Amino acid sequence: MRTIEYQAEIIKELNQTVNLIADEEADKLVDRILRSKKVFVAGAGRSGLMVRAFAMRMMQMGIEAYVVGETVTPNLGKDDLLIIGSGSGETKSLVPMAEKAKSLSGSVAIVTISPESTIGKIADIIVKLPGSPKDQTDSGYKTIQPMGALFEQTLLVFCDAVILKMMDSQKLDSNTMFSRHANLE
Ligand SMILES: O=P(O)(O)OC[C@H]1O[C@](O)(CO)[C@@H](O)[C@@H]1O
Repeated sequence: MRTIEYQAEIIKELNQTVNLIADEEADKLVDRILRSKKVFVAGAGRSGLMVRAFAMRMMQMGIEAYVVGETVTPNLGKDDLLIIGSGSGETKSLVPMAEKAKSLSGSVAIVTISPESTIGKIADIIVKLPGSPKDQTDSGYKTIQPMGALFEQTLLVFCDAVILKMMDSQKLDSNTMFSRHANLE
């Protein structure tokens, strides 16, 4: 297959995910983000890269958003939200993080393929995305892509959709957000 045919196949796979995401779950996440004082994101590997991109856009909206583990990331408190992006919901470094956020009376949201996972059971808000986890052995979901790639792409597109929804409700546009874009780069 040619490279662009693979690209077309990826877009087809992504297109099929759209109708498999529950709008009510997305709305709960939007509502909780907008009611939170601080919003933290966490994820491992490529899943982590996607939620980092989400944190950047939230910051540009004026939301106090942080990436867990960064040098200047502050403490999580009771009015705060931790959003975890994890296909499996079982990634070892993320489970104690979710437990700690709960023990500090914060809220936990997970965007995942596996609501019944360990982190899914801890979370207050679950958004289930379709896709195949990084270990595809027992996955019923068909994708030509390796490991969690389809989930990771869906996560990025879903997060961008959440941003658009929040921009709409906060009456923000690209120009107002651009004023918060990094200018020391
Ligand atoms: O999304 P999960 O299940 O937490 O897994 C994250 C891991 O999967 C990968 O994204 C690979 O598919 C890795 O980069 C990372 O280590």
